Amino acid sequence: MSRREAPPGAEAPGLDVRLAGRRGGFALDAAFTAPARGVTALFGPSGSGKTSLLRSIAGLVRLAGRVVAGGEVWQEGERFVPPHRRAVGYVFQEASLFAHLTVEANLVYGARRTEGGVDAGLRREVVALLSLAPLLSRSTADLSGGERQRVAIGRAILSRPRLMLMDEPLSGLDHLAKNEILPFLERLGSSLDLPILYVSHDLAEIERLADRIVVVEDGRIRAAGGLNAALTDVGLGFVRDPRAAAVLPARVTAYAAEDGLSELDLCGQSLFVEGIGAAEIGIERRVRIAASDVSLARAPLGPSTILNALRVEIVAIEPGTGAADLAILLALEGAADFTFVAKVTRRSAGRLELAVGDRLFAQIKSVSLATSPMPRSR
Ligand SMILES: Nc1ncnc2c1ncn2[C@@H]1O[C@H](COP(=O)(O)OP(=O)(O)OP(=O)(O)O)[C@@H](O)[C@H]1O
Repeated sequence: MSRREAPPGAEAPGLDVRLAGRRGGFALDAAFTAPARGVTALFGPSGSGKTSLLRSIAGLVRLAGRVVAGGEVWQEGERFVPPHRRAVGYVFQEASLFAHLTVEANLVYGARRTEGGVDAGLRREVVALLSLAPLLSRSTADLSGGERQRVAIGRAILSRPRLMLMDEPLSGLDHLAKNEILPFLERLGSSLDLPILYVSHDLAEIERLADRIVVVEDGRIRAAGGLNAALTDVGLGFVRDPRAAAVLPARVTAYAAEDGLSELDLCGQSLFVEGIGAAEIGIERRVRIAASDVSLARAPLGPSTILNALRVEIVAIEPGTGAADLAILLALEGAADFTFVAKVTRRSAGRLELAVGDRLFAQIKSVSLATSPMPRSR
């Protein structure tokens, strides 16, 4: 398989897709790129073509176009590398493990068939990354749903793919199992040196895992780019969702052991958050700010239990979810790219006579802020 060199000064995308064709009555016409590492979410309504797109990238469905992954041309013009020759780690909704083999044998199954066999160092890393050591000698028959998915993900990584395709890997799991496996998926995004395409219906999952998003609608790409730019793009409509949120990068600058609060630098302003230890000082994390947890004030905080008051400017005022609320799009003072949303009632907005361009204080309770590790594609 041919390797392509990136032009000088430009980092080649980890995945370059341009595919078009029909599946029965359904037309797909999609072009997007994903960076060489990090999680790119494919998001869209049921039936919009996300799975068809993944299957076409893997070569399981043949559409016309071009697919280049990790520098290898898998499809272009007449060239079509068959699916078994594409180094894809594919993780499905349901982990299909071999029932007659142990976890260990399942893990190395795919790797045995690759050139060079099982990479012992990578095997150790995967076992540590996914905390699989206690499971290795177990039969797969009595694993929980979350454990099965961890084994399936480990097996996919051990096959040394150039690309991971994950098709709603959490959708078959209950709430508890989802929460158990999400931290492992967060680590994947920051540990693996390959693009991960992650299909999900669940925006909350995407907010924790992805740093880029491709919005699929009716077989076409509606938008593609950075996660927060999409979440706060008023044209895409996420800001009107009742659970609207923004995800911004912030660096941990201090940790107070006496009360367990960490201080983060959010583009020059301080944010206090719980749940991050001293070990993370100096490290960048992503902070999720839910629109319903943000209130607005004209003046700096007086005596209040709220610790965070960010200086912001109103960028747009949009209709909210219902008749009584508005979505106020805000940018951090001096940082037009650092946008987030406040959901307020029309009554409050009227009382404060809010207007685009106003400079205000956005108040956010520390206990409502959640942070997660930063993927490495930035
Ligand atoms: N083999 C096929 N023949 C004909 N139509 C197909 C075929 N496979 C998929 N489709 C149609 O293509 C459309 C997109 O399906 P696809 O499974 O890719 O959507 P999706 O976005 O992944 O949906 P979901 O989120 O529900 O899994 C659907 O209308 C589906 O019925």
